[in-house]
Amino acid sequence: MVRFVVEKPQIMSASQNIVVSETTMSSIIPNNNNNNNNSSSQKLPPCLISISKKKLLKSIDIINGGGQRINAWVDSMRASSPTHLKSLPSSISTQQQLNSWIMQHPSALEKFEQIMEASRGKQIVMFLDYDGTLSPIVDDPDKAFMSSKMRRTVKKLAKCFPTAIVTGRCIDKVYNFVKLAELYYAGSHGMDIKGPAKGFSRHKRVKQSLLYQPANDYLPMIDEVYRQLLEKTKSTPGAKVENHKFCASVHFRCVDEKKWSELVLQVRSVLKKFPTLQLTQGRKVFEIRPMIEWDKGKALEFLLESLGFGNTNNVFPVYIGDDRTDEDAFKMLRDRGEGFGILVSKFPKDTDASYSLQDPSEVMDFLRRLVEWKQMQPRM
Ligand SMILES: O=P(O)(O)OC[C@H]1O[C@H](O[C@H]2O[C@H](CO)[C@@H](O)[C@H](O)[C@H]2O)[C@H](O)[C@@H](O)[C@@H]1O
Repeated sequence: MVRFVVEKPQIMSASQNIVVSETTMSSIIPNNNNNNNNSSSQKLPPCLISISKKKLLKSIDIINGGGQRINAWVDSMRASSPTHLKSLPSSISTQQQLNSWIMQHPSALEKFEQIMEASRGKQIVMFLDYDGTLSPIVDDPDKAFMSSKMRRTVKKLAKCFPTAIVTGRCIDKVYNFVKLAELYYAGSHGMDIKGPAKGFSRHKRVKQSLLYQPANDYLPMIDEVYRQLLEKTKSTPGAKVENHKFCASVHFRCVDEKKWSELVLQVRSVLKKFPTLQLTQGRKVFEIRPMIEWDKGKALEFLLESLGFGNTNNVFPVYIGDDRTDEDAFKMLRDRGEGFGILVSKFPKDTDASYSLQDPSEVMDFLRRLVEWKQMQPRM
């Protein structure tokens, strides 16, 4: 996953922090030991270096102005949701390379039997991303509806296997689209985890009213950054800011490419004031979230533990997702050596997923086959 930590200038090594002598400046670049300090009167711990205001301003100029860095951002924005093979960097645009990528990440539909064989004797647990996985990508995030057929399929799936939606959206928004009370939900990139609604849980091992919110302290900060981002980007036509409770998004899918660098500057100028937030990039969207050790991979692990599969090797988790933030979950599965990830993409992408599906309609076919397969299994 491409991860930009905007407030740390590249000229520094990752382990260094800058402490400056003005409060306003120290809020721009974090001192992780004490983010709100007025450091002029403080003795610096040995791991910190001090820097003159002049030097600091130069660093900030590099972050802000450096045309090259802005160009790198714009390139990365362009690559964040390719629509044609030819829009990919030339190094991966040839048919030959596409073929070789498919060899490495074969279609989960074509390899269905092989996958089922690997799951033999284990409990399958399903993890599904929402946008681009259960619903097609559309220009307006408020209109990313999932089809009734897909909803029926997911409903049947949840009767067969414990099933969770893992999404960058907040739970309320994704629930308005999915409308299935029997599912587990991990919203805000996994920072808001809820079990099935009361009376809908099929899994006796999970304690009732499962709820986990590791970024609770950030609620007021997210509200504030959302408000400032809304205000700052309102001059950029097409920009859309969303509040997802524990994180926020700034969409640029409908922003004219000529305005992208302007949008980058606007977003960064707001984020400089929030050193404990980080910026990652999804499909034509900037995602702003707390800088905590938590992501979709951690959420997957937490849910497996809550389901009673923490210390067992008889579980077979399957995670289906299309975006960069889903890579944390793919990697988690690789590291655990359990189950596998399926990347939803028509284009070759660097991924830790083992298999691929082209689009949400293929995802639906795969889920249907899983349901049919389960219904054919002898009852234990
Ligand atoms: O983790 P996800 O469920 O994939 O959520 C990630 C982002 O999804 C939404 O944006 C994406 O879908 C939109 C509707 O199709 C599309 O317009 C946008 O370009 C995509 O990035 C959601 O609106 C974002 O807030 C999430 O961060």
